[in-house]
Amino acid sequence: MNHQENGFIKGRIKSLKFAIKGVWFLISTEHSIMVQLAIAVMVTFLGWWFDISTIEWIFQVFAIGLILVAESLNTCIEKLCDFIHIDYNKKIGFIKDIAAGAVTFAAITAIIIGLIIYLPKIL
Ligand SMILES: Nc1ncnc2c1ncn2[C@@H]1O[C@H](COP(=O)(O)OP(=O)(O)OP(=O)(O)O)[C@@H](O)[C@H]1O
Repeated sequence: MNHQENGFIKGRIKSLKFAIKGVWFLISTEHSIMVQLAIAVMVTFLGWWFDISTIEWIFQVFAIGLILVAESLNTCIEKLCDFIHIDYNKKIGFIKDIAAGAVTFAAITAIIIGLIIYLPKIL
């Protein structure tokens, strides 16, 4: 392995460590992420209980991932807004509302997926 390749791998490992630090920060301090993770555990239990198919598992895992990604990015935007402008500001409020709107889109998608999977099994 040459010097350049060695530097590339070290750089990737360092980035991965920062990313894991970010995940730990989110799950240990952010209540919205904790709630979403608790819901993820519950629907995973539901999936096992109702013995859902492989394709249903794929959609369920995708929906959980979508929510967690949207919620994490929303948190990131909120932190950035608070860092830039902690006092009340109409534009900051608007930016935060849009970020929350993105989470709502993800949540609606996840709810529809959940209804498609579980409604026929319950009714
Ligand atoms: N600096 C601000 N200026 C104007 N409006 C704000 C400001 N901060 C928050 N808001 C308004 O309050 C809403 C909630 O913002 P906040 O940052 O408290 O998010 P949150 O969803 O309650 O976050 P969390 O519960 O994850 O801490 C925003 O969507 C926005 O409408």
